[in-house]
Amino acid sequence: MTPAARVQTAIEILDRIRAGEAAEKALTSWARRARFAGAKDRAAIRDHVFDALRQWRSAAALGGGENGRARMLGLLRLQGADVEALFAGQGHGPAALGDAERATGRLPEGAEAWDLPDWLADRFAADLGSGAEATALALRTRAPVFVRANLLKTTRDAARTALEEDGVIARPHPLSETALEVIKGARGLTRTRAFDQGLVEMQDAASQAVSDLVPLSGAQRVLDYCAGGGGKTLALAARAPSAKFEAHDVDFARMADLPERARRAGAQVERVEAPTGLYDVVMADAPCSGSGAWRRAPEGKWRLTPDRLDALTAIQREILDTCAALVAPGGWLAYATCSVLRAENEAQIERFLAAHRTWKQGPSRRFLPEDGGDGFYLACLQRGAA
Ligand SMILES: C[S@@+](CC[C@H](N)C(=O)[O-])C[C@H]1O[C@@H](n2cnc3c(N)ncnc32)[C@H](O)[C@@H]1O
Repeated sequence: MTPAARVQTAIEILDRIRAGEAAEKALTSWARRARFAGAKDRAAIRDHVFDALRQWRSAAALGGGENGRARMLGLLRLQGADVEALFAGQGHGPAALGDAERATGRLPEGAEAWDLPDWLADRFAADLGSGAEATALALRTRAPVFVRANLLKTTRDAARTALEEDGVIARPHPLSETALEVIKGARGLTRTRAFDQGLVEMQDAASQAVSDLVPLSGAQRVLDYCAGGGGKTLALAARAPSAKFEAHDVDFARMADLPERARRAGAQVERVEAPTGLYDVVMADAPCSGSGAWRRAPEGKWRLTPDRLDALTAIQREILDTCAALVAPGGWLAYATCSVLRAENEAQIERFLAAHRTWKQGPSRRFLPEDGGDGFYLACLQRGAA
């Protein structure tokens, strides 16, 4: 496909997304019909679509309209591309630009320039103060690719060398002693020996840093209560090989890949439908708005509503209270979200501590996307000894 044909395809996919279709579904259904498209075409179109979703409002302002064509025009202007060459009416590319389109478009202002809905821009300003703009702007960019060196099997340096043998270049990242940022060859990562043999796992650097802070020393029984695909479970298991790890999720099917991932990583993890007894450490990586990870999943910015956020905070409260009852005296509850919003983070912990007077707050930290990894929040809470 020519660069212009890729742009036209992105325009059509953006129109489907605008009509309500999920981005992944719109991309997959196009890819199924487009047998002629090669891997590079698919990757380039995906990049256009996700860039446009990250910069949805500013692209519309600069392109002078709300539809896919205007947004791609605005996005390409933002990126400094040669729009006359791409919108030239050639082959399968977009129709040639008209004079009105050439004249249209303006610089985005306020919440448009932050690429957030108005209500969320207000929340960012209230919750993040003078840092709000930097966080909003960081969320408009592509996320780096990170892996975690699996200390059960290797060191960070050896993992880096193994990746390099297969053409994947990575460098240490300061957020965690296990984090490697992939700077070349990311698309081939899962075909490397390092991945196949479990020397590395895909995991965001801040997610690794969160796992590093969970107090595990002396822990015998550890429960990951919201395990999902098991990213946190495996990172914790690599730090405490002698502890017994159990993984739970309200949706058991979400843990479908966990046994295979654990086998590759050389970790022992048991999946449990219903946690029983008391644990030394309970990790609650709660469902959240995902606002810290909107570089990876930018649709979330536009789909989140105040009502949905309220529903999420209610679920988080319930999870915190359920998990508290599973922690042994003197043990820890590690509450995490990949959100930067106060309602899901600090406000939850303030409420919890007010309601659970014998608990104390231990290691806690907020990570922001401008630190390099996703935005995350962690609060470790210790139950009073019996
Ligand atoms: C942020 S994701 C977990 C990501 C995972 N820990 C990782 O690091 O890969 C949150 C998970 O919580 C699960 N969940 C949602 N509500 C829950 C509940 N009430 N109890 C337990 N798990 C829940 C979801 O199914 C989802 O898999």
